[in-house]
Parts: sequence; C-alpha cells; structure tokens
Amino acid sequence: MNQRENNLTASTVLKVKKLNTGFLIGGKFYNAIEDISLDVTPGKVICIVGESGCGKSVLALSIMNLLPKGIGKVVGGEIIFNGQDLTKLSQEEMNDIRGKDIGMIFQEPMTSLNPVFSIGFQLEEALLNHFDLSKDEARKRSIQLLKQVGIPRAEKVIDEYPHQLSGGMRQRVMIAMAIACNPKLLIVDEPTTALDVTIQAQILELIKDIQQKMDMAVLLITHDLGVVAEMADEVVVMYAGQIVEQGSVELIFNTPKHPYLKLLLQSIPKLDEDRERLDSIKGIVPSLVNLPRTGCRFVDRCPVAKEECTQITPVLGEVDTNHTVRCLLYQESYPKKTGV
Ligand SMILES: Nc1ncnc2c1ncn2[C@@H]1O[C@H](COP(=O)(O)OP(=O)(O)OP(=O)(O)O)[C@@H](O)[C@H]1O
Repeated sequence: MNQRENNLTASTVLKVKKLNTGFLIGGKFYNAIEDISLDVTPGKVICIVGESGCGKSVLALSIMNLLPKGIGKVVGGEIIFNGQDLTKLSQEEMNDIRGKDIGMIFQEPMTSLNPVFSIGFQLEEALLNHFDLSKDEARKRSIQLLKQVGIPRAEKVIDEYPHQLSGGMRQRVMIAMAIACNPKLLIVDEPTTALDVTIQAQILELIKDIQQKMDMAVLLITHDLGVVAEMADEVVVMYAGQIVEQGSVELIFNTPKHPYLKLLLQSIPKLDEDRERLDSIKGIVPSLVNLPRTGCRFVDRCPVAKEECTQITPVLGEVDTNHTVRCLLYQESYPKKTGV
C-alpha cells in the first residue's frame, strides 16, 4: 500500500477493492459479484440496493468470510478493514474480528439467536468472548445493552428465551448483540423484511439512532428504496453482480441515470398518486449460469436498450462528481472511466 492509499484508509473503515466472488455450480465456477469497489466511512450509512439475486448478500458474506465452504470463494480483489486485508485472514483471525470489530444484524433473528439459550446467556457469551469481564460485569452490561435498544423490563427479559419475545423484540436483542463490543462497522442485511410495517419503522429508527450516537459506519443491504431514503448517506445500486450506479442519496433519488435505477424508483408507491397497481420491472435477474458476460446485463429488461447494448460491455464511469454509472447511454460523456 502506498502513502496516498494509507492516508485514504485513515478515514475509511472498510475499503472493498475490485472484489470478485463466485460459486461452484455443476463443477464450473461462476462469478456472482464482479469488480465491486466501495468505501465505508465512520458515521456514514452506505446502502446496497437491488432486487433479489443481485449479489447483495454475497458481498456481505464475502466481507465476513462466511461464504459456504468448498462452494463459494473470493477469487479477486481486496477487503481492507483496520489496515488488513480480510481475504488473507484465517478463520480464527476472522473469528476475533466478527462480533467484536464488525457487528452483524441479519433478516431473521430466530436463525441467529440460539433457541436453547436465554437472551442473557447469549449476550454475556458475546461479551465474554471478546472482553476480560467477570460473569457479573457481563450480566450488568447485558442489561444495560437491552435497555439501550429499548427493551422494556430488561432485568426480566434477560432470563427469557428467544421464542418468548415478539419478532420486533428479537430484532432489538440482535441489535444489542451486534453493538455489544462497540464495533467500528455494522453490517445489516435486510433488517426489517420479516417484520410488520410499524415495527419496521421503529427498528430502522433504532439502528439510525445507535449509528449516530456511536458514530459507527454501517453497510446496510436492502431491496427496499424506502429504507434507502430513510437511512442512507451513500447508495450503491447493484444489478446481476455488478455495481450499476453509485452516489450520494441525493444524487440517486434526484438525478438517477441508469434505466434500472429509474425503474426501481418508479416502483416506489407515492402518496399523492392514485394508481391501481405499482409498476414493477418486467422479467427477472438472470441466474449465474445464464448471466450474459458480454454486453449489458440489464439489456433484456431495459426499455431503452439499443442493438449495441448486447455487444458492448458498459464500464463504470463518473457522470458527475461522486456519481458513477454503468450504461452505454452515458459512456460517451464520461469525463473519466473509473472502473472496468
Ligand atoms: N450458495 C450458493 N451457491 C450457488 N449460487 C449462489 C449461492 N448463494 C448465492 N448464489 C447466487 O449468487 C447470486 C447472488 O445472490 P445473493 O444472495 O447475493 O443475492 P441478493 O441480492 O442478496 O438476493 P436476496 O435479496 O434474495 O438475498 C444469485 O444468482 C444466487 O443464486
């Protein structure tokens, strides 16, 4: 790493550089995410958005080194966290980082919380694994954490089991576990999908509140542009394993460029519109095996595609300061090319 990059990383919690991850399917290896580059900075929320199958979770699993063994593999690029490349670390070294320096919140807390252990046991375990605390200190800190995430009767709930709590309360416990060790980075994957609408809003508000109070960097994965509008500082739009547009939340919502992003934005319900049905994007994200590797990957679903879009592979380029897009419509006018 040269001096300039060292200075850059000083204000960057996580730097993903040209990351490529893929899977073995039927004896052949297919890239699921390609050339993903992004920076996560302290005190900021970066949202990764895209439809199901775009590669959002593969990105999160790559960062956490949690890809399925023997099937999924990072095959190129770097993931720089705290000055070290996570792709080079052993499982033991990653175990030290996961849960301590990087907290995680996933969609369905029941799959992350162990049903046979009490809430207190699981929170205390997370603390005792990473800090030199007595059992009594760990219990006190656990109660404090439950209160911090808005759980009423924390002194009682600590001895209860996950199934005794509502979905929203379980998600609050997950948040308490994720922030227990004051992580620098929080990775949040579809945190509210399994919850009903009023609870969703409360959980998002809680995550935002904690993120601001703790000045944490957050990488939030969602398919929901409503969540992005609520939470994001920076936005990365993914389609079929690639970044197709990237910019501040204002640029993404006010001056969207990529036809995919424009269609995603049109599918958001608006209060002042009386529409029978929401516009959804026709067709589906192609599977890894059927992914067009030449030309634009969105071509089959794009309302403004031209003949050349099937033959020329678009590159990611800057259309404006800190606003990049991958589309032939804009490629001629890129002041400079930033990606491949
Ligand atoms: N274990 C796996 N084996 C083979 N292919 C996989 C595996 N996990 C993910 N994929 C493929 O990688 C691509 C990206 O999947 P990913 O789960 O990251 O999408 P996503 O955007 O997170 O979608 P969702 O919102 O549904 O979780 C998809 O084509 C998916 O089928």
